Amino acid sequence: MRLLHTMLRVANLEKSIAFYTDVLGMKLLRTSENKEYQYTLAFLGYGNESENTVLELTYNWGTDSYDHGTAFGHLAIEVESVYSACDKIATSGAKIVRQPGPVKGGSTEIAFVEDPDGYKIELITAKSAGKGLEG
Ligand SMILES: C[C@@H](O)C(=O)SC[C@H](NC(=O)CC[C@H](N)C(=O)O)C(=O)NCC(=O)O
Ligand code: NI
Repeated sequence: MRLLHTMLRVANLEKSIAFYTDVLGMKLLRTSENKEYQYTLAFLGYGNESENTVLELTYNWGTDSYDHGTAFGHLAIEVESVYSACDKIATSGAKIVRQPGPVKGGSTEIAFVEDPDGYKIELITAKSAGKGLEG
């Protein structure tokens, strides 16, 4: 078994695709429409689906907002440097909700940004990824 994708429902598919490709460097891998059930899917990631876990964005036609509740945490993406990634993200106008720096109580370098729907994306510096909180 392997983890195939994480699905997020989004309010504006074009805006979300632009964010994940232009700002976070993903590739748009494929899209599909379900006319009968009135939704469109977009799959994005850093490599093909046969070898990478990817993101599935779901747009329900005519649905332009969701109640996200309090349960969803974040997606995490490994970057070369959270500092340079946040510099680039800041110039794109995307929202950085936690400035880059060591995680509280540890040394793993993290930052948090929000996607167009307000889903949180954690950025983790590669060299520190997987070192755990105490790393
Ligand atoms: C392709 C695969 O990864 C899917 O996730 S498609 C599954 C399908 N998705 C939807 O219906 C999305 C729209 C829906 N209104 C929603 O917001 O979740 C699905 O869940 N089908 C249900 C089924 O029983 O087939
Ligand atoms: Ni799915």
